Amino acid sequence: MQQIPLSGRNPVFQDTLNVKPHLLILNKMDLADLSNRQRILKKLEKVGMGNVLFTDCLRQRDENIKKLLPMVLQIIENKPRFNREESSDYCLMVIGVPNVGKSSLINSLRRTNLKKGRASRVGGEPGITKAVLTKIQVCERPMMYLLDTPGVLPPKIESVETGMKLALCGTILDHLVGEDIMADYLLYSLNRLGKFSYMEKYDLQAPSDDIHHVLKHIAVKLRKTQRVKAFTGLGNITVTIPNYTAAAYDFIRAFRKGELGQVMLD
Ligand SMILES: Nc1nc2c(ncn2[C@@H]2O[C@H](COP(=O)(O)OP(=O)(O)OP(=O)(O)O)[C@@H](O)[C@H]2O)c(=O)[nH]1
Repeated sequence: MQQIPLSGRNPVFQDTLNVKPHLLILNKMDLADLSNRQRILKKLEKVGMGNVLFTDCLRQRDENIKKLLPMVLQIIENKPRFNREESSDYCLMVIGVPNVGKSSLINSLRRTNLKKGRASRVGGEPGITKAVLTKIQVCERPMMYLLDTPGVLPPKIESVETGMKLALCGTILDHLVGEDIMADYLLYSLNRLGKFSYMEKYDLQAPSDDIHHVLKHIAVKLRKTQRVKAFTGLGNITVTIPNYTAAAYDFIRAFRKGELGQVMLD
């Protein structure tokens, strides 16, 4: 995934599948700040990832999607085909962490190469694809098929920070991490990177590193408030307070939609 090209990789895939020719696709490039693309490419090359392609599956005519199958063919042809020399068709597999756009990629390839419609289910939450599906055709000459697979996270997440980045990019269900903690990490990251579009979006006068202040502002602006009972010595009264969870939810969604600017978390 583009915003986390390093943290978003599951290294177990590379270790176990290294014998097979493979290509690293960094999807959602529309959401990423690619001004330092060379730094990322160099880091990936150091860990053996020389074949990298940036894609945007939401764009109708993404030039890089068109390059994908010729690139795959070239990579395959440069490696011996082991026991499959006699077969002329190709079966590829799309693997990656949840919610990176694996199913979207398959649909984009079909749209671009075969002018055919969706074949794999897409959704905004991790865990949409639940089993390895049947082969989906993505090219006619040569005959190429793709297998969509459920997203898989590494068995052990390297650090809390990597975990927060994975959560922000929607690879883990939000409630398992907690929207309030994720919002706090998002604000910290935006400030660290000097990405202050959140001020304009939520009418803040100045950048802030106080998540409560920012969430209160978001809640009031979006009218996300809730009435709760307060017990006082003089009887019960009802007060209106900001709905911090709803505000955090909106803040995280805005980031995922690219409304807070293009960001590179790694
Ligand atoms: N901005 C942006 N969003 C994308 C892109 N590709 C996919 N998405 C969105 O990302 C979400 C997840 O896409 P899927 O194709 O379901 O992802 P997946 O990797 O198959 O997900 P799992 O089945 O959960 O592993 C959907 O809301 C897509 O619309 C992209 O290039 N840019």
